[in-house]
Amino acid sequence: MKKVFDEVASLEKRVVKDFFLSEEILMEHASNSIFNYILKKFRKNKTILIVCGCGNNGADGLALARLLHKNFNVKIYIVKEPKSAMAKLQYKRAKSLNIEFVHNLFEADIIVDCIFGTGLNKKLDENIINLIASLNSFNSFKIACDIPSGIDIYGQIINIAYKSDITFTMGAYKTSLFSDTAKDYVGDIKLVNLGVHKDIFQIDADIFLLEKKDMVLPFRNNKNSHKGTFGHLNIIAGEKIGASIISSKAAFSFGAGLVTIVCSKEQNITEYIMQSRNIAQNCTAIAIGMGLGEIYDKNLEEILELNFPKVFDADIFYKPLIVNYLDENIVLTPHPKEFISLLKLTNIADISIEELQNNRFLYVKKFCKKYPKTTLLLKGANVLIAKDNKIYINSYGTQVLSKGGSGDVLSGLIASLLAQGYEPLNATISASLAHTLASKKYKKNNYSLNPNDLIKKVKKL
Ligand SMILES: NC(=O)C1=CN([C@@H]2O[C@H](COP(=O)(O)OP(=O)(O)OC[C@H]3O[C@@H](n4cnc5c(N)ncnc54)[C@H](OP(=O)(O)O)[C@@H]3O)[C@@H](O)[C@H]2O)[C@@H](O)CC1
Ligand SMILES: [K+]
Repeated sequence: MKKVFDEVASLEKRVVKDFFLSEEILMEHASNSIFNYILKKFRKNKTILIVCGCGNNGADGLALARLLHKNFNVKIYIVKEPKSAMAKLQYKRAKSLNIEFVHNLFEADIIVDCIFGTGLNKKLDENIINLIASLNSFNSFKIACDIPSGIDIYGQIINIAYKSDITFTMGAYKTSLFSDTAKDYVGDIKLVNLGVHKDIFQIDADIFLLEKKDMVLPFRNNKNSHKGTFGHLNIIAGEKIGASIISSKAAFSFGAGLVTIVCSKEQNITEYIMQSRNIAQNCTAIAIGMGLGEIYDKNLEEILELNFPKVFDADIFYKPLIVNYLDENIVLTPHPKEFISLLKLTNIADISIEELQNNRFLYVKKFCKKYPKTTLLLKGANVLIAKDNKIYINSYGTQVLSKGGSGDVLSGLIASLLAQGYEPLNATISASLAHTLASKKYKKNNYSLNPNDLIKKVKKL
């Protein structure tokens, strides 16, 4: 996993102060990384339009123009006259090399957005809104320097933002790039080294970006085993039995030795999934909430009192009773609407979905502060997993998963690993990665994936 920071300016200041680097060295590395990428990826006859603002993001662009000049057909468009010292210096250098400055935007082969970086500090005016809209309308390959212009340090878009194919983030990953809103604007994200190794540039972090290698699949080492070796998951069925069936299939496919659906009357379900009216004696984990609907508090309380690891999903986030059971045994998997109910039940906040979606990291942190031992997975375009005041981002999800039943597969996968003895945070991280990475293997299109397709792909990970 990689470290992620709310802000990077203090890290930049630190390397200048402690390791005697300079702003100019950092900037040279920033522009060089984009230069090398363009040099490798594109033929020399391409036109490149570099759109520069007045701060150091613009200065990065002017330095990039100097590097690209003569290799490519480079034009600079100045949005606002250079204001920062580095922007003035880089401007002077670009002018002295006779690089062409243009006064009209055009559909170049490649556009590099260097209008605003981390210094965006107010609303965009009409001119800049129109300018970004024009850039977005072009069919060019779009690069963003540090962050697509228009996205602020909280990952929010006040008016409009540049839609890039690739974003070069300078020095460290920033949380702003991983808001759900930013997901459709950042494109691929590439981390740029600013002159010292990232382990030196970056200090300790409490937010992390998950990678494929963080997924630990339940491979078996010992041949001398039996079905009981791999746990017995009990899924509490509710009014809508379909959700439990999907979860049970996902759990079985992900390695649980036994899976039972606990239901009040016999159901027509897959033969390898067991059914029972009661929780099994040898139960090792419980999943509850999916398709739950109405349930008597007393029945719910009896289940919550059992001392097994549990996944709480869906309808259970509307039951006030759960607040008394949010301990280290519990994994919560709410979507935003369910999470705002949970925030209200726990007296943390009474907010709208919009407020939550604009500040996902903030509210996950607040929840974590009150319940540090519980594992939380907040669903979204970028999934946030949290425990012990640390947040893990799973950014592999796409619109392919925006279908009924996807969430039931996820809760089944997590519960399966819990049943097999994984610690709750590890179970949640590995299951969430399996869920999203499996969905990426579905290549037919991005609209037709169903839970069975997803489970098939999980089996092939
Ligand atoms: N520090 C380092 O060592 C390194 C930094 N690097 C680079 O520097 C970037 C940060 O540079 P930065 O701090 O100069 O901010 P930046 O984003 O260029 O813009 C600030 C200017 O824009 C203006 N402005 C803001 N909002 C506005 C609006 N809505 N509408 C109109 N104007 C607006 C704002 O106005 P002012 O506040 O002055 O009124 C100010 O003049 C960073 O993202 C990275 O690319 C790399 O080279 C690596 C080394
Ligand atoms: K930018």
